[in-house]
Amino acid sequence: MTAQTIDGTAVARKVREDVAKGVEELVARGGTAPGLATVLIGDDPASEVYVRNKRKLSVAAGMQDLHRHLPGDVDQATAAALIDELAADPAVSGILLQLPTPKHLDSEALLARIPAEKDVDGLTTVNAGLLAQGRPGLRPCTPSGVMVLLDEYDVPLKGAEAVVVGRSVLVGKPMAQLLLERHATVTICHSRTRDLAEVCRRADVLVVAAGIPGLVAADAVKPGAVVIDVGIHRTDDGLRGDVDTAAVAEVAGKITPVPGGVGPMTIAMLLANTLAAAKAQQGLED
Ligand SMILES: Nc1nc(=O)c2c([nH]1)NC[C@@H]1CN(c3ccc(C(=O)N[C@@H](CCC(=O)O)C(=O)O)cc3)C=[N+]21
Repeated sequence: MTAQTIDGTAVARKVREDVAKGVEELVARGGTAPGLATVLIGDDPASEVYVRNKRKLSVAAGMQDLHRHLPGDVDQATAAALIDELAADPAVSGILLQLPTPKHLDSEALLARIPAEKDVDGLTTVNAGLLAQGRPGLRPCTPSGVMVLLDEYDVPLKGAEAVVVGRSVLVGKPMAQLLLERHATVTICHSRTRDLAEVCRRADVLVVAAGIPGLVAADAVKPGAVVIDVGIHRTDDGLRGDVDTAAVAEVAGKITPVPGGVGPMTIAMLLANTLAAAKAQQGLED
């Protein structure tokens, strides 16, 4: 028996089509097309690829591309001044500071300058706090995308055992909070968890966001479980995730591939957040 593949590419396309319709509606109602300011500092090749995709897909959804690029040796004050300029610019609906930033910069201090209502990555303390309290706000793109995939594939969450491997601010922590909001019983584990495979085997829904290639093997998966692989690693034989996909697919009920799983959803949810931010700023929420 082999698991059903969760097609993130197809679901992301559908989300982007809905966003494009939403942009058209916003403009038809007298609003302004959302503007997305991606901020790239330096020239890391992987970051350049991601940012190029975000820009291309935002334009395809009818948004304004307000991309800014700073040299890798820029000082903190200059980077901060750019964020402040974007924060004050009414054409900018959303600001995305591509991470990681060069080591000499304090990325947390830069993120802190992004107004919560333009924080389309959901990474500011205000938006993290709103999520922690279960209140509405802009939510991190990758975990939101995972929730859309789970819903799209009718994965029951109420009362289900969910295990999240990883506790990052970007994915693990908000993922656990989103699953809790949907009444799953959530366990968070990580690289220091004693007998990780044993904890993972409890999961009806297993979300792996540890950043360790091939961390989750077949012995960590309950037969029929839904396995979501958030990891993405460039290896000599192409992209792979945190899950040993071929082996786990023999045990799981449903599984996301890498590539073509969670990755495309991250960008789709960024566009959804940018539209929501623009509507809120323009007072044109539905
Ligand atoms: N402020 C910030 N926000 C982010 O959301 C953010 C970031 N910084 N820094 C880097 C990570 C990584 N990330 C991905 C986005 C799309 C794919 C994606 O589309 N992946 C494709 C493959 C694309 C490829 O070929 O690399 C897929 O999995 O099918 C992957 C990873 C967003 N990140």
